[in-house]
Amino acid sequence: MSESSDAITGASILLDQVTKQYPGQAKPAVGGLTLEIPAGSIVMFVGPSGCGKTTTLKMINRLIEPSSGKIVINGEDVTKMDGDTLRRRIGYVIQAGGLFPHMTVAANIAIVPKMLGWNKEKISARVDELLELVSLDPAIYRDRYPKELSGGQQQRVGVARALAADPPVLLMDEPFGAVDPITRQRLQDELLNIQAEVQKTIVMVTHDFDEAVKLGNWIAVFDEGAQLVQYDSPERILANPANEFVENFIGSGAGLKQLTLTRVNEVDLVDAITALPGELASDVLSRLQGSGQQQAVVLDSRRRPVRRLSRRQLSRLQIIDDTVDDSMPLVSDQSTLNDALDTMLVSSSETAVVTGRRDVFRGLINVQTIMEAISQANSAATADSDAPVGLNSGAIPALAVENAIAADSSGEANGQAEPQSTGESR
Ligand SMILES: Nc1ncnc2c1ncn2[C@@H]1O[C@H](COP(=O)(O)OP(=O)(O)OP(=O)(O)O)[C@@H](O)[C@H]1O
Repeated sequence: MSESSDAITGASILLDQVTKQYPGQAKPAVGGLTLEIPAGSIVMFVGPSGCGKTTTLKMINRLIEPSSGKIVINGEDVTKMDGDTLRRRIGYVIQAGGLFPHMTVAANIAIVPKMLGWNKEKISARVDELLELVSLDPAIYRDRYPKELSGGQQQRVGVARALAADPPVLLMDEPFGAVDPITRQRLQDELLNIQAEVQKTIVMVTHDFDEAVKLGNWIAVFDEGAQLVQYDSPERILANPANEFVENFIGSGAGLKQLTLTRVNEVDLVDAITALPGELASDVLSRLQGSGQQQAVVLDSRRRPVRRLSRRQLSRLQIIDDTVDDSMPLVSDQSTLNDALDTMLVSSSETAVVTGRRDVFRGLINVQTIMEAISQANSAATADSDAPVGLNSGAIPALAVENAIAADSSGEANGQAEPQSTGESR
């Protein structure tokens, strides 16, 4: 077993030709869907309202029973397993956390461990550990009631509760739908940090395509009847939408959405002429003229950028002073290209100054670099031939089942594997 597979505690999931026909409905809500969800990955379900996302999600933990087809988790067919036993092995998070209002935070988190018969000490230690994991101080929050928490805090407790018994699978139904955009962004970042630690298999329903791009290793785009229109990486869906339906769903600015996928430290920065306070402005100006650049970056004694000086400004100065310009466009090398572009737009500047650890100057990023990153992402995504196969063909379920079982029995986690998918629309 490789080192990376040791870290993955998530389980692979396979929906094998799954259908849900609600009584009295003319068409199935989910029609013949085959979907492989690799262990340790985050898979996002998106699609128009009523297309069957929630029905599909709830069939994984059998809150909704499939009319036909199989659910296979880590190679084990769980379609006929006792539903309550199954659900104790699968964490479930809904909008606003779904906490019991008359129970404290600790009691809410302890529900499944209690059902599993853990002793008090183990439960109490686990509650504290989970509160730390979701960035809530146990001393402050364990004895509070849900109404004494903000929406974002309730949602964090909901995630802690779902993770309580360390389930290999986490199902999340629009978990961040009820919070404001800033809290939402913070919760998304936290989920990514938590996932880096716990490496569960996470399946999430969302209405927000940007959320799908940000969080998903894979995105499943559904149409009515849970017909799978495209199942691929965010990069490839953005670069290569399968058809007009997906294009419309992505909405305008697919190129801009790609910018959330890349961080400033992943692109080539432009070197800059730097200057220190006390230097002769004429010396800096001659270096700048030789470089073909427009501005020099003034650093402080710890090499942190403090201002920029144009040729004209330099020509009026004798000595570089230590004036600080608070409005200089600054980005961290951890920022996304989207953040960098925002910073440039807000300051009406075609370049931003990039800092690394301890705010030390790293270089410049300009609009040109960002545009090149978009076209590189496009060609990289297009050139990659390992795309998931079999959209809506219904032709490969046997292969997908074999792969899922083979991967589990050999002990290999397939977090890096391409998901395979087919969906039949009725
Ligand atoms: N209990 C039920 N009985 C009958 N029909 C149902 C039931 N639950 C859902 N449906 C129907 O099945 C279809 C799929 O519903 P589902 O909730 O899975 O869609 P969804 O994609 O999650 O929608 P949304 O994005 O609006 O939450 C819809 O047409 C819905 O009306």
